Amino acid sequence: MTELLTAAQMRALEMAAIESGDVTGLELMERAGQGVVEAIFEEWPELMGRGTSPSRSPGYLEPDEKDPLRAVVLCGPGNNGGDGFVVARLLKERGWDVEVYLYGDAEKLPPDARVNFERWGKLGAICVPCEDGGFKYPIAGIVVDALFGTGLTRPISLGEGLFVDFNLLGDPGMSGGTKVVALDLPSGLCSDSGKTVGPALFADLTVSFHAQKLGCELGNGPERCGKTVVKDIGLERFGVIDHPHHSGSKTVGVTAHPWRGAVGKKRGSHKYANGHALVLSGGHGNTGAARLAARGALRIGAGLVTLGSPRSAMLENACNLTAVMLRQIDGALGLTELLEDARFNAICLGPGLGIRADTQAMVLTVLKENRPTILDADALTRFSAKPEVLFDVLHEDCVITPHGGEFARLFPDIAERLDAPATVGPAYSKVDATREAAKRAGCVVLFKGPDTVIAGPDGRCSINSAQYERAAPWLATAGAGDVLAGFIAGLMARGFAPMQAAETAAWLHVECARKFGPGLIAEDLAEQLPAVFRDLGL
Ligand SMILES: NC(=O)C1=CN([C@@H]2O[C@H](COP(=O)(O)OP(=O)(O)OC[C@H]3O[C@@H](n4cnc5c(N)ncnc54)[C@H](O)[C@@H]3O)[C@@H](O)[C@H]2O)[C@@H](O)CC1
Ligand SMILES: Nc1ncnc2c1ncn2[C@@H]1O[C@H](COP(=O)(O)OP(=O)(O)O)[C@@H](O)[C@H]1O
Ligand SMILES: [K+]
Repeated sequence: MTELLTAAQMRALEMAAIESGDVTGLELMERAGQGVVEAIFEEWPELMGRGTSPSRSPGYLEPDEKDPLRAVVLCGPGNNGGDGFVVARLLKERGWDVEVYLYGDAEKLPPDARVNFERWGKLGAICVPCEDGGFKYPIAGIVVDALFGTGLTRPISLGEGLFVDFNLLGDPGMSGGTKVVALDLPSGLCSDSGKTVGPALFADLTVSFHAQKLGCELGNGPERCGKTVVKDIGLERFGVIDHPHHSGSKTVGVTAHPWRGAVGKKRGSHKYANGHALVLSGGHGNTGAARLAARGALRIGAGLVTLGSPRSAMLENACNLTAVMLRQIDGALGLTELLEDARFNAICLGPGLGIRADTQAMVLTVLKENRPTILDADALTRFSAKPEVLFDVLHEDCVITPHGGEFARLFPDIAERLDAPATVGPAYSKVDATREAAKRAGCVVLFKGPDTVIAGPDGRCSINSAQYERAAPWLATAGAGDVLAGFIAGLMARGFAPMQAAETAAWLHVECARKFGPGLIAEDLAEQLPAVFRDLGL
């Protein structure tokens, strides 16, 4: 689990470090600038060692052998701008041709930024942006975005020319291969929500200090950040404010190999020791979703999986099942009878279940049992008219897995707040929304998407990111969510706690999609689990 921080948490860390006497703000700023220069050379090693005149131009610049490398550094009015002055100085010291623009009043710079403004002043000039905010768009090796970082509170209004020039940079024909490096965050991106607060810049590389900010993983973050790297600035000792897996934790983590140790089966265990998952099927013609979930539950290691089917769909299900067992269930009454068998220790309902009157009765019957339960799709939609009926009976051993539409049906007020365009920073985020929903529902909520957010009613929260190098756009295919529900059910049958099951399943789900790659359909997902498990060394 890698921690992600909000702007407020980052500021608290910085304050704690400075107050401890370990480090000064100026030192942190210097390390931030050094980290950026390091990251530039790591990302584009061809720039290393160039720049000291006379130098060769990089391949993507005009083929003038005498041109030194060029950087345009755009500095804003706060400490993000201060970091920019450090980068400008360090590149200049390497022989680069550096132009620095200040967007703001030098007299009002905060103290550390002011010191670095003056240090830069000994090496070069400060350029004044054009009247329209543009920076004259020179062909440059690197454009450094040091306008705003975690301090963004409102839309950037530095002139339209700024964004016009950036649009030109986005056009490969015009940019001459210029790369944009954002310091901490691309300017205009909200650190906490990943929403754009008004117009925002696009970066090729975003260098975050100490830890990634939440906004890099949520919402528009990934498309704006390009690639992200994190550079230490000496705050490691102050790094853990609270742990993502502690109850009530305020910190959010990105899951990485979550609970790996628990995924393998214990040697010598028999099938009943691995639990018995029950998945409920829809009626005739609506059975595929539940079978996808059932197969997912079996592949992820539930000892036994039974599909509970209405009479109308028995034949259809029987023709399509082998290792998954089949039982006829006639309505909520039949379900009550089946659940007299206490060995069904995890129940999955919703995929393909339909939204008839009986669906509500089935959900209520299952929830009365207080067994580990995962509700998805129709089991959620059925309660759109009166979500509180569902919230009243959900309990701590439940996981609900809404996609955006289902989330809006159950939590319309929260969804409205989340979907509203951000006008101030930090803005309300998917993390805030999922935490609020989990608290209201009284169970774990897994809010799907490339930035899947998983929150518990106690405030624990993590993001399962299928972005950057973990991008898995092939998961946007019918039935992928049904398989995820089955994965969660299978893990809960094996004894995983709801939060642990949701995080592990979501992580494995993305791994399966990545393993298969383009062309993936939902049927392929569970079939990748053996290879994914092998890669984990299980
Ligand atoms: N917190 C830390 O530990 C460190 C922070 N550093 C840098 O400091 C940055 C945060 O600095 P600041 O808090 O000064 O904030 P920023 O530099 O991000 O923003 C500057 C100030 O501009 C004002 N502002 C906000 N939105 C505006 C807008 N749209 N138009 C005009 N003015 C606006 C705000 O008052 C804000 O404080 C970080 O992103 C990072 O780059 C680094 O120096 C290293 C250490
Ligand atoms: N672009 C994407 N990148 C990564 N994961 C995605 C993307 N789109 C959807 N997913 C994931 O795929 C699954 C789709 O689930 P869902 O919307 O319920 O579909 P269905 O109901 O058809 O099964 C979710 O786990 C979601 O997080
Ligand atoms: K920035």
